[in-house]
Amino acid sequence: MTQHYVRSATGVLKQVLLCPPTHLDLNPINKIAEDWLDQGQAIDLEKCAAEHQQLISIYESNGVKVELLEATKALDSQVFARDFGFNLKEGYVLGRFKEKVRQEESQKYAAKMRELGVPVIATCEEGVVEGGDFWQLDDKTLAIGVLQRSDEVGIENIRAQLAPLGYRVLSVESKPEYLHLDMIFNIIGEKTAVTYYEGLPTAFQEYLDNAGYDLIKIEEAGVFKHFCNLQALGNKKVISLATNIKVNQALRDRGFTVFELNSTEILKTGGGPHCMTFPVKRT
Ligand SMILES: NC(=[NH2+])NCCC[C@H](N)C(=O)O
Repeated sequence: MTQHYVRSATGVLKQVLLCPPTHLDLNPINKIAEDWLDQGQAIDLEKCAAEHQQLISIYESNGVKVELLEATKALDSQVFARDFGFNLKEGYVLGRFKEKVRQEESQKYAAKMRELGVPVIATCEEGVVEGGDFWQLDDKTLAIGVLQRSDEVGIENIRAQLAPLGYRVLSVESKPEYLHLDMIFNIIGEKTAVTYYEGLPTAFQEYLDNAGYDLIKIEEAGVFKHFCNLQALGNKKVISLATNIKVNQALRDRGFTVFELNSTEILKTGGGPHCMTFPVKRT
């Protein structure tokens, strides 16, 4: 039987790769972290560790196997496991980080993926592509955001490598200050997404409307509070921030079970639960 890794954005999540926030630090490489640094903030690593532990507990209590990458000292954004690439049913795509401070993460995560036995099916060799920009829209349609971290050269490079497998890759352009596509758009269930709709380009808005998506819309200020940065567990279960009150209610109204993560400290560095999670297996 052929082994399948991640078949869709919304199937049942079975296994994830995370990295503890042991060496997390504020680094002015995104707007959120810059704003906190401007206010003279520092990071409380004990709080970060507790928040990450809660994330692990939510996964484990939902039957999701958690794999941990050991944190490397010089890598202050490594907790955001999402960003080194993305996983498909055939294996994973190794992206290419834009920021120099994150580039060494690639080899650490690639080594862990080898250990987990997940094959690499494409590697970004020119331009840049980060996993936070990636979404699988359907069996053969993928989207990659062009905001601050991925560019058209990188997307074209990946597009050419995935075409033989039958995938088409859409580019979704938005403002660099939103950082990654997963900060303004997040698929949380079958044809259901949370989004800052006005931040999406018209062509992608039309794509979602024509495909019949039920969209839970947030305001622009919510982007920087990680209100779009949820993590779907499958079966109408989702991890969201405890502070994401309106979205959580909208989800419950639609029959979703919401697991609330009490995170505020890790968020200061610019990422939420979706950014912290690399799906290894999803049915
Ligand atoms: N998928 C995401 N949105 N990741 C957020 C990454 C945040 C990280 N500090 C960076 O700027 O690179």
